[in-house]
Amino acid sequence: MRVSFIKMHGLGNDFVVLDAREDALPDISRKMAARIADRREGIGCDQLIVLERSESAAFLMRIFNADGGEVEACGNASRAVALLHGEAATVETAGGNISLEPTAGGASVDMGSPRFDWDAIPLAYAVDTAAMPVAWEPLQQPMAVNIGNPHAVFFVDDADAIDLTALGPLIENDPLFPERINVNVASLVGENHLKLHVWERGAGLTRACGTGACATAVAAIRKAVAQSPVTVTLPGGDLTIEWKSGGTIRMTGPAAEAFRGTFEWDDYA
Ligand SMILES: N[C@H](CCC[C@H](N)C(=O)O)C(=O)O
Repeated sequence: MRVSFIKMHGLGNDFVVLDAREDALPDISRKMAARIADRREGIGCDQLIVLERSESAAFLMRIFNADGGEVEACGNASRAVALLHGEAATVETAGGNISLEPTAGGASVDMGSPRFDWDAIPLAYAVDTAAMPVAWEPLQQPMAVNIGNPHAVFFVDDADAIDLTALGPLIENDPLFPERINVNVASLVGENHLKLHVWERGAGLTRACGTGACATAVAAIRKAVAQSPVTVTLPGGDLTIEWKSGGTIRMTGPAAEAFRGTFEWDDYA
């Protein structure tokens, strides 16, 4: 069976998008998602995104990391899907409903409300999620935030100086995080302006992480080192994050379609 896909990205965080809203596809195994995402023998992407019919929203957006794991949220992909869909819509995800609004060259997405309780992150035991008493030197005292998916946010003097390739997998897979975790390392580089590098759960270092930018901006506002709206500069470019305590998070930024293609389903199943 030949299947069409759309290759898209948000600030270089890239996706293979399968639009199964009209014609349903057979279910996708973890192994198949990883094979599609493989940059050497597959099509190659950070996340595989599958759009399906939904009973409770305009459609369902399923998110598979490059390791094949299905997860709850993907900010950059939400903007790419908004661009593809072409009109405002409420979309179901495993992390809750989000609201998409296409803009010129990208989208603005309401990502819902952040959660801070230790068991909502989730963590393996109760700690103060505003400043967790843990360290992976030189990183220490992260804030934990759930944006539909789990994030640890570390603030340092110079985010560029941290060896995230070495530290990322250690933190991602630490037993403190029963569902693993996305690892964010940020520096304040100007008024309400953060620089951010992200080691993504199930995908590793990416050019950008939308939910990571949301988690980091929320953490900076909670720590009163920044005020909304916050500009987050990632290796792939800038996102604008708006949030006030008690409210939902709005993320605005670019998205783009790269190319379209087809593949033989059975080659990856
Ligand atoms: N690696 C993330 C999913 C993708 C998040 C990222 N690509 C984004 O734009 O938010 C996780 O396992 O929760």
